[in-house]
Amino acid sequence: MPEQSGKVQTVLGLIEPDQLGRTMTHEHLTMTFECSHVPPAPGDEGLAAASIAMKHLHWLQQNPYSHHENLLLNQEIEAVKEELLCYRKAGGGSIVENTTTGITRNLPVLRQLAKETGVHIIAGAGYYVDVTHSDETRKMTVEKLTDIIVNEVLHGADGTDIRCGVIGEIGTSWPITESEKKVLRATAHAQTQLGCPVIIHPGRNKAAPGEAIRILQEAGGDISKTVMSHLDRSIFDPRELLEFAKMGSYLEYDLFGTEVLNYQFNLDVDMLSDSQRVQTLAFLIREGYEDRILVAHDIHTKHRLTKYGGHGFSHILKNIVPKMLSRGITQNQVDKILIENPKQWLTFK
Ligand SMILES: CCC(=O)NCCS(=O)(=O)O
Repeated sequence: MPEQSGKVQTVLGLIEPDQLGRTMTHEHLTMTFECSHVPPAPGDEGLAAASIAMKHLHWLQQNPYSHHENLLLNQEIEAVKEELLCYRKAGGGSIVENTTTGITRNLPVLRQLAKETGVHIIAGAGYYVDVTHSDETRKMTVEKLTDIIVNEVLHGADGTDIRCGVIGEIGTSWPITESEKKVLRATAHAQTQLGCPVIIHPGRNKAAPGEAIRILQEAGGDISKTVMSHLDRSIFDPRELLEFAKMGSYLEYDLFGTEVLNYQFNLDVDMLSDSQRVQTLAFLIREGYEDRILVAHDIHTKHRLTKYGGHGFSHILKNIVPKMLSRGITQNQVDKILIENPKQWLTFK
Protein backbone atom coordinates (compact mmCIF):
# COMPACT_ATOMS: atom_id res chain seq x y z
CA MET A 1 0.00 0.00 0.00
CA PRO A 2 1.60 3.36 -0.99
CA GLU A 3 2.43 5.82 1.82
CA GLN A 4 -0.16 8.20 0.29
CA SER A 5 -3.03 5.89 1.27
CA GLY A 6 -5.60 7.76 3.42
CA LYS A 7 -3.76 11.08 2.92
CA VAL A 8 -3.76 14.07 0.57
CA GLN A 9 -0.50 14.83 -1.25
CA THR A 10 0.43 18.52 -1.45
CA VAL A 11 3.53 20.14 -2.93
CA LEU A 12 4.87 20.37 0.64
CA GLY A 13 4.15 16.73 1.46
CA LEU A 14 1.35 14.55 2.82
CA ILE A 15 -1.41 16.05 4.97
CA GLU A 16 -4.47 14.69 6.74
CA PRO A 17 -7.64 15.14 4.65
CA ASP A 18 -9.25 17.23 7.44
CA GLN A 19 -6.53 19.85 7.01
CA LEU A 20 -7.76 20.80 3.51
CA GLY A 21 -10.65 23.09 4.48
CA ARG A 22 -12.47 24.92 1.71
CA THR A 23 -10.96 23.80 -1.57
CA MET A 24 -11.08 25.09 -5.14
CA THR A 25 -10.57 21.95 -7.19
CA HIS A 26 -9.55 23.54 -10.50
CA GLU A 27 -7.21 26.53 -10.63
CA HIS A 28 -3.89 27.54 -12.19
CA LEU A 29 -1.35 29.67 -10.33
CA THR A 30 1.35 29.76 -12.98
CA MET A 31 1.06 28.57 -16.59
CA THR A 32 1.16 29.65 -20.22
CA PHE A 33 -1.73 29.30 -22.63
CA GLU A 34 -0.19 30.30 -25.97
CA CYS A 35 -1.36 26.96 -27.40
CA SER A 36 -4.91 28.37 -27.35
CA HIS A 37 -4.31 31.77 -28.93
CA VAL A 38 -7.26 32.94 -31.06
CA PRO A 39 -6.39 35.48 -33.81
CA PRO A 40 -8.10 38.83 -33.12
CA ALA A 41 -11.07 39.87 -35.27
CA PRO A 42 -10.17 42.13 -38.23
CA GLY A 43 -9.69 45.64 -36.87
CA ASP A 44 -8.83 44.43 -33.34
CA GLU A 45 -5.12 43.85 -33.98
CA GLY A 46 -4.18 47.09 -32.18
CA LEU A 47 -6.15 46.12 -29.06
CA ALA A 48 -4.58 42.68 -29.13
CA ALA A 49 -1.08 44.15 -29.18
CA ALA A 50 -1.64 46.93 -26.61
CA SER A 51 -0.57 46.60 -22.98
CA ILE A 52 -3.39 45.71 -20.61
CA ALA A 53 -5.10 48.98 -19.62
CA MET A 54 -8.37 50.10 -18.02
CA LYS A 55 -9.77 51.46 -21.28
CA HIS A 56 -9.31 48.07 -22.99
CA LEU A 57 -10.63 45.97 -20.12
CA HIS A 58 -14.05 45.20 -21.56
CA TRP A 59 -12.51 44.15 -24.87
CA LEU A 60 -10.02 41.95 -23.01
CA GLN A 61 -12.74 40.34 -20.89
CA GLN A 62 -14.67 39.46 -24.05
CA ASN A 63 -11.61 38.44 -26.11
CA PRO A 64 -9.20 37.02 -23.53
CA TYR A 65 -7.56 34.50 -25.87
CA SER A 66 -6.68 37.08 -28.56
CA HIS A 67 -4.27 39.01 -26.34
CA HIS A 68 -0.89 37.30 -26.25
CA GLU A 69 0.35 38.88 -23.02
CA ASN A 70 -2.88 37.88 -21.27
CA LEU A 71 -1.99 34.22 -21.84
CA LEU A 72 1.19 34.43 -19.76
CA LEU A 73 -0.05 33.86 -16.22
CA ASN A 74 3.49 32.71 -15.36
CA GLN A 75 4.53 36.40 -15.27
CA GLU A 76 2.28 37.15 -12.29
CA ILE A 77 3.73 35.19 -9.37
CA GLU A 78 3.70 38.18 -6.99
CA ALA A 79 0.10 39.08 -7.87
CA VAL A 80 -0.94 35.44 -7.43
CA LYS A 81 0.77 35.34 -4.05
CA GLU A 82 -1.23 38.41 -2.94
CA GLU A 83 -4.41 36.73 -4.20
CA LEU A 84 -3.67 33.55 -2.25
CA LEU A 85 -3.21 35.58 0.94
CA CYS A 86 -6.65 37.15 0.30
CA TYR A 87 -8.07 33.68 -0.42
CA ARG A 88 -6.88 32.50 3.01
CA LYS A 89 -8.39 35.58 4.67
CA ALA A 90 -11.68 34.83 2.91
CA GLY A 91 -11.70 31.34 4.46
CA GLY A 92 -9.97 29.32 1.74
CA GLY A 93 -7.74 26.43 2.71
CA SER A 94 -6.57 24.59 -0.39
CA ILE A 95 -6.25 24.82 -4.16
CA VAL A 96 -5.79 22.08 -6.75
CA GLU A 97 -3.35 23.43 -9.35
CA ASN A 98 -4.25 21.70 -12.60
CA THR A 99 -1.26 22.68 -14.76
CA THR A 100 0.13 19.64 -16.55
CA THR A 101 2.88 19.00 -19.10
CA GLY A 102 2.36 21.22 -22.17
CA ILE A 103 1.26 24.44 -20.44
CA THR A 104 4.41 25.18 -18.41
CA ARG A 105 3.94 23.51 -15.05
CA ASN A 106 6.32 25.06 -12.49
CA LEU A 107 6.47 22.98 -9.33
CA PRO A 108 9.19 25.01 -7.53
CA VAL A 109 6.97 28.11 -7.84
CA LEU A 110 4.00 26.16 -6.47
CA ARG A 111 6.10 25.02 -3.50
CA GLN A 112 7.26 28.59 -2.89
CA LEU A 113 3.65 29.90 -3.03
CA ALA A 114 2.47 27.20 -0.63
CA LYS A 115 5.26 28.08 1.84
CA GLU A 116 4.68 31.83 1.61
CA THR A 117 0.89 31.81 1.83
CA GLY A 118 -0.06 28.78 3.94
CA VAL A 119 -2.52 27.62 1.25
CA HIS A 120 -2.30 23.87 0.64
CA ILE A 121 -1.49 23.37 -3.05
CA ILE A 122 -2.02 20.06 -4.80
CA ALA A 123 -0.21 19.73 -8.15
CA GLY A 124 -1.30 17.84 -11.26
CA ALA A 125 0.49 14.99 -13.07
CA GLY A 126 0.17 14.03 -16.73
CA TYR A 127 -0.43 15.82 -20.03
CA TYR A 128 -2.60 18.63 -21.43
CA VAL A 129 -4.31 18.48 -24.89
CA ASP A 130 -2.84 16.99 -28.07
CA VAL A 131 -1.57 20.26 -29.61
CA THR A 132 0.87 20.49 -26.71
CA HIS A 133 2.12 16.87 -26.96
CA SER A 134 5.75 16.64 -28.04
CA ASP A 135 6.84 14.20 -30.76
CA GLU A 136 8.44 12.16 -27.98
CA THR A 137 5.13 12.00 -26.06
CA ARG A 138 3.23 10.96 -29.17
CA LYS A 139 5.61 8.05 -29.75
CA MET A 140 5.33 6.70 -26.19
CA THR A 141 3.49 3.49 -25.40
CA VAL A 142 0.70 3.44 -22.82
CA GLU A 143 3.10 1.59 -20.49
CA LYS A 144 5.77 4.31 -20.79
CA LEU A 145 3.20 7.07 -20.23
CA THR A 146 1.89 5.18 -17.20
CA ASP A 147 5.41 4.91 -15.74
CA ILE A 148 5.97 8.66 -16.16
CA ILE A 149 2.67 9.59 -14.51
CA VAL A 150 3.22 7.13 -11.62
CA ASN A 151 6.69 8.56 -11.12
CA GLU A 152 5.33 12.14 -11.00
CA VAL A 153 3.07 11.09 -8.13
CA LEU A 154 5.43 8.79 -6.22
CA HIS A 155 8.77 10.55 -6.67
CA GLY A 156 8.37 14.03 -8.21
CA ALA A 157 7.96 15.68 -11.60
CA ASP A 158 10.02 17.80 -14.01
CA GLY A 159 13.32 16.76 -12.45
CA THR A 160 12.28 17.87 -8.95
CA ASP A 161 11.36 15.92 -5.82
CA ILE A 162 7.99 17.71 -5.72
CA ARG A 163 5.20 15.17 -5.99
CA CYS A 164 1.86 15.59 -7.72
CA GLY A 165 -1.28 14.81 -5.73
CA VAL A 166 -3.74 14.34 -8.59
CA ILE A 167 -3.51 13.14 -12.20
CA GLY A 168 -4.73 16.00 -14.42
CA GLU A 169 -6.02 18.06 -15.80
CA ILE A 170 -5.64 15.47 -18.51
CA GLY A 171 -6.39 17.29 -21.75
CA THR A 172 -8.68 15.95 -24.43
CA SER A 173 -9.85 17.62 -27.67
CA TRP A 174 -12.91 16.85 -29.75
CA PRO A 175 -12.75 14.37 -31.36
CA ILE A 176 -10.32 12.78 -28.89
CA THR A 177 -7.01 12.14 -30.70
CA GLU A 178 -5.04 8.88 -30.67
CA SER A 179 -2.31 10.43 -28.52
CA GLU A 180 -4.93 11.68 -26.02
CA LYS A 181 -6.53 8.21 -25.90
CA LYS A 182 -3.15 6.73 -24.95
CA VAL A 183 -2.77 9.32 -22.19
CA LEU A 184 -6.30 8.56 -20.92
CA ARG A 185 -5.51 4.83 -20.79
CA ALA A 186 -2.21 5.54 -19.02
CA THR A 187 -4.12 7.72 -16.55
CA ALA A 188 -6.49 4.86 -15.76
CA HIS A 189 -3.59 2.40 -15.34
CA ALA A 190 -1.70 4.80 -13.07
CA GLN A 191 -4.85 5.43 -11.02
CA THR A 192 -5.31 1.67 -10.59
CA GLN A 193 -1.77 1.39 -9.18
CA LEU A 194 -1.97 4.47 -6.97
CA GLY A 195 -5.62 4.83 -5.87
CA CYS A 196 -5.29 8.53 -6.61
CA PRO A 197 -7.66 11.30 -7.76
CA VAL A 198 -7.99 12.04 -11.49
CA ILE A 199 -9.33 15.16 -13.27
CA ILE A 200 -10.21 15.45 -16.97
CA HIS A 201 -10.47 18.43 -19.35
CA PRO A 202 -13.09 17.45 -21.98
CA GLY A 203 -13.15 18.61 -25.59
CA ARG A 204 -15.63 21.33 -26.49
CA ASN A 205 -18.57 19.18 -27.48
CA LYS A 206 -21.49 17.82 -25.45
CA ALA A 207 -20.43 14.24 -26.25
CA ALA A 208 -16.85 14.80 -25.05
CA PRO A 209 -17.28 14.25 -21.27
CA GLY A 210 -19.05 10.90 -21.75
CA GLU A 211 -16.54 9.67 -24.32
CA ALA A 212 -13.56 10.46 -22.06
CA ILE A 213 -15.22 8.65 -19.14
CA ARG A 214 -15.93 5.59 -21.34
CA ILE A 215 -12.26 5.37 -22.36
CA LEU A 216 -11.13 5.59 -18.72
CA GLN A 217 -13.73 3.03 -17.65
CA GLU A 218 -12.68 0.54 -20.35
CA ALA A 219 -9.06 0.91 -19.20
CA GLY A 220 -10.02 0.11 -15.60
CA GLY A 221 -10.16 3.66 -14.17
CA ASP A 222 -12.09 4.43 -10.99
CA ILE A 223 -14.80 6.82 -12.23
CA SER A 224 -16.03 7.50 -8.70
CA LYS A 225 -12.62 9.10 -8.05
CA THR A 226 -12.56 11.09 -11.29
CA VAL A 227 -13.62 14.70 -11.88
CA MET A 228 -15.13 15.91 -15.16
CA SER A 229 -14.15 19.57 -15.53
CA HIS A 230 -15.75 22.45 -17.45
CA LEU A 231 -19.32 21.16 -17.46
CA ASP A 232 -20.41 24.81 -17.59
CA ARG A 233 -19.37 25.01 -21.28
CA SER A 234 -20.05 21.40 -22.22
CA ILE A 235 -23.51 19.98 -21.39
CA PHE A 236 -26.50 22.33 -21.27
CA ASP A 237 -29.60 20.17 -21.72
CA PRO A 238 -30.81 19.05 -18.25
CA ARG A 239 -31.70 15.53 -19.44
CA GLU A 240 -28.31 15.08 -21.10
CA LEU A 241 -26.63 16.39 -17.96
CA LEU A 242 -28.44 13.80 -15.81
CA GLU A 243 -27.49 11.06 -18.31
CA PHE A 244 -23.85 12.09 -17.91
CA ALA A 245 -24.15 12.38 -14.12
CA LYS A 246 -25.29 8.74 -13.98
CA MET A 247 -21.83 7.67 -15.22
CA GLY A 248 -20.62 8.45 -11.68
CA SER A 249 -17.82 11.02 -11.97
CA TYR A 250 -17.62 14.23 -9.94
CA LEU A 251 -19.40 17.07 -11.75
CA GLU A 252 -17.27 20.21 -11.79
CA TYR A 253 -18.53 23.75 -12.48
CA ASP A 254 -15.20 25.49 -12.65
CA LEU A 255 -15.62 28.60 -14.76
CA PHE A 256 -17.21 30.75 -12.04
CA GLY A 257 -16.41 34.38 -12.77
CA THR A 258 -16.38 33.90 -16.55
CA GLU A 259 -19.28 35.82 -18.08
CA VAL A 260 -18.89 36.32 -21.84
CA LEU A 261 -21.21 37.07 -24.74
CA ASN A 262 -19.17 34.97 -27.18
CA TYR A 263 -17.21 31.94 -26.03
CA GLN A 264 -14.17 32.33 -28.27
CA PHE A 265 -13.35 28.61 -28.44
CA ASN A 266 -16.82 27.60 -29.66
CA LEU A 267 -19.10 30.33 -30.96
CA ASP A 268 -22.08 27.91 -30.97
CA VAL A 269 -21.94 27.83 -27.16
CA ASP A 270 -23.81 30.30 -24.97
CA MET A 271 -21.59 30.27 -21.89
CA LEU A 272 -23.49 30.05 -18.58
CA SER A 273 -23.55 33.13 -16.37
CA ASP A 274 -22.74 32.76 -12.66
CA SER A 275 -26.48 32.93 -11.86
CA GLN A 276 -27.13 30.07 -14.28
CA ARG A 277 -24.25 28.09 -12.75
CA VAL A 278 -25.87 28.45 -9.32
CA GLN A 279 -29.25 27.40 -10.79
CA THR A 280 -27.57 24.32 -12.29
CA LEU A 281 -25.98 23.38 -8.96
CA ALA A 282 -29.41 23.71 -7.28
CA PHE A 283 -30.88 21.47 -10.01
CA LEU A 284 -28.21 18.80 -9.52
CA ILE A 285 -28.73 18.92 -5.75
CA ARG A 286 -32.50 18.42 -6.20
CA GLU A 287 -31.70 15.44 -8.42
CA GLY A 288 -29.60 13.85 -5.66
CA TYR A 289 -26.06 14.74 -6.78
CA GLU A 290 -24.91 16.92 -3.86
CA ASP A 291 -22.12 14.43 -3.05
CA ARG A 292 -20.71 14.76 -6.58
CA ILE A 293 -20.49 18.54 -7.15
CA LEU A 294 -17.23 20.53 -7.14
CA VAL A 295 -16.61 24.19 -7.98
CA ALA A 296 -13.73 26.48 -8.97
CA HIS A 297 -12.79 29.45 -11.17
CA ASP A 298 -10.17 27.81 -13.44
CA ILE A 299 -8.16 31.04 -13.52
CA HIS A 300 -5.68 30.60 -16.38
CA THR A 301 -5.18 34.11 -17.80
CA LYS A 302 -4.05 37.42 -16.33
CA HIS A 303 -7.31 39.31 -16.82
CA ARG A 304 -9.11 37.24 -14.19
CA LEU A 305 -6.73 38.34 -11.43
CA THR A 306 -7.88 41.26 -9.27
CA LYS A 307 -4.70 43.10 -10.36
CA TYR A 308 -6.29 43.36 -13.82
CA GLY A 309 -9.86 44.09 -12.72
CA GLY A 310 -10.82 40.42 -12.53
CA HIS A 311 -12.76 38.46 -9.91
CA GLY A 312 -9.76 36.68 -8.37
CA PHE A 313 -9.51 33.40 -6.44
CA SER A 314 -11.92 34.49 -3.66
CA HIS A 315 -14.95 35.16 -5.90
CA ILE A 316 -16.71 31.90 -5.03
CA LEU A 317 -16.17 32.33 -1.29
CA LYS A 318 -17.12 36.01 -1.25
CA ASN A 319 -19.87 36.24 -3.87
CA ILE A 320 -21.08 32.84 -5.04
CA VAL A 321 -21.62 31.25 -1.63
CA PRO A 322 -24.04 34.02 -0.52
CA LYS A 323 -25.84 33.65 -3.86
CA MET A 324 -26.09 29.87 -3.38
CA LEU A 325 -27.58 30.39 0.09
CA SER A 326 -30.05 32.94 -1.26
CA ARG A 327 -31.21 30.42 -3.87
CA GLY A 328 -32.14 27.67 -1.42
CA ILE A 329 -28.85 25.75 -1.24
CA THR A 330 -28.28 25.04 2.46
CA GLN A 331 -25.10 25.78 4.42
CA ASN A 332 -24.66 22.03 4.87
CA GLN A 333 -24.79 21.55 1.08
CA VAL A 334 -22.35 24.44 0.53
CA ASP A 335 -19.95 22.79 2.98
CA LYS A 336 -20.27 19.51 1.11
CA ILE A 337 -19.37 21.20 -2.17
CA LEU A 338 -16.47 23.21 -0.77
CA ILE A 339 -15.06 20.90 1.91
CA GLU A 340 -16.39 17.36 2.04
CA ASN A 341 -16.51 16.48 -1.66
CA PRO A 342 -12.97 17.79 -2.39
CA LYS A 343 -11.74 15.89 0.68
CA GLN A 344 -13.29 12.60 -0.49
CA TRP A 345 -11.92 13.08 -3.99
CA LEU A 346 -8.38 14.11 -3.00
CA THR A 347 -7.77 11.37 -0.41
CA PHE A 348 -5.76 8.46 -1.83
CA LYS A 349 -7.47 5.07 -1.46
C1 LIG B 1 -5.53 25.31 -19.04
C2 LIG B 1 -6.81 25.98 -18.75
C3 LIG B 1 -7.98 25.38 -19.43
O1 LIG B 1 -7.88 24.40 -20.14
N1 LIG B 1 -9.09 25.99 -19.25
C4 LIG B 1 -10.28 25.57 -19.91
C5 LIG B 1 -10.81 26.63 -20.70
S1 LIG B 1 -12.20 26.14 -21.52
O2 LIG B 1 -11.88 25.08 -22.46
O3 LIG B 1 -13.18 25.63 -20.57
O4 LIG B 1 -12.69 27.33 -22.18
